[in-house]
Amino acid sequence: MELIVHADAGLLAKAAAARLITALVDAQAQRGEASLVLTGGGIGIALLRALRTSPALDAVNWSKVDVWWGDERFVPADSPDRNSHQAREALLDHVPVDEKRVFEAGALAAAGGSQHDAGGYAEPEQAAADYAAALAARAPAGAAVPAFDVLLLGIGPEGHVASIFPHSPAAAAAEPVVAIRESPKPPPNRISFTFPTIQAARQVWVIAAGEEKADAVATAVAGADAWGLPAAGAHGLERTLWLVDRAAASRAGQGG
Ligand SMILES: O=C(O)[C@H](O)[C@@H](O)[C@H](O)[C@H](O)COP(=O)(O)O
Repeated sequence: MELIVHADAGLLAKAAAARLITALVDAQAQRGEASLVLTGGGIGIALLRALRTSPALDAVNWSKVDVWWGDERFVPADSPDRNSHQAREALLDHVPVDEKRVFEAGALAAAGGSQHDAGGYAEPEQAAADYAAALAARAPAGAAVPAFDVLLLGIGPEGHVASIFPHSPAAAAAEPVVAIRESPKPPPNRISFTFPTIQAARQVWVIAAGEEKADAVATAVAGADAWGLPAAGAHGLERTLWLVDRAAASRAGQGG
């Protein structure tokens, strides 16, 4: 685990964007393609916006990047609350991604159901099962999920990552993707990767800005139990980075 502290949220977003470009370029140099898992949340979307204006943006072959989401809000496809909607607006609509490689989790079918809802789901459990099937279809032989190159995670003030909330069944789940109901953070219904899926990534980067994240950051980097503090279970096969601003880092190293 490496803790990397930037002066403020703006610089954090820019530095993480630069780092992400390098990681994707490296992955494509080695394997010809890359896979990236996005997060929602303020700083996660700020990172994508910073990426979009980065001078080295075109160093990445965007048509050879698989894009996934570590969690998604189970709301209608056109809802601005969807993490994927926000990511498209911030970045994906502005780079030449291959839509066949952009894997959104299923959306809630709009009330009444109509021809506009093609592909919408009535229940988050169905959307979660289909997302798991999409992961399996892109996984190497014998694995349930791909070996993502970089998996990004935001963190909540109480230590949630993706939509794995403290002391919730998702924190102990063995299946790759779960449906969340009654999430403490709105909206209540969500779809989330679980720890086995997160931990299959080569690199996991937790990104956090703001003083309200300082306790969770301090406790997680000191090594906590992931059941009570899901962020402590965020680690990658090769590298785990905590990319934070000074405010979020302000209590780290003070005994958690
Ligand atoms: O769907 C979501 O709400 C996010 O994916 C969530 O996990 C987020 O990343 C954290 O809650 C941090 O969010 P902020 O950066 O907005 O505090």
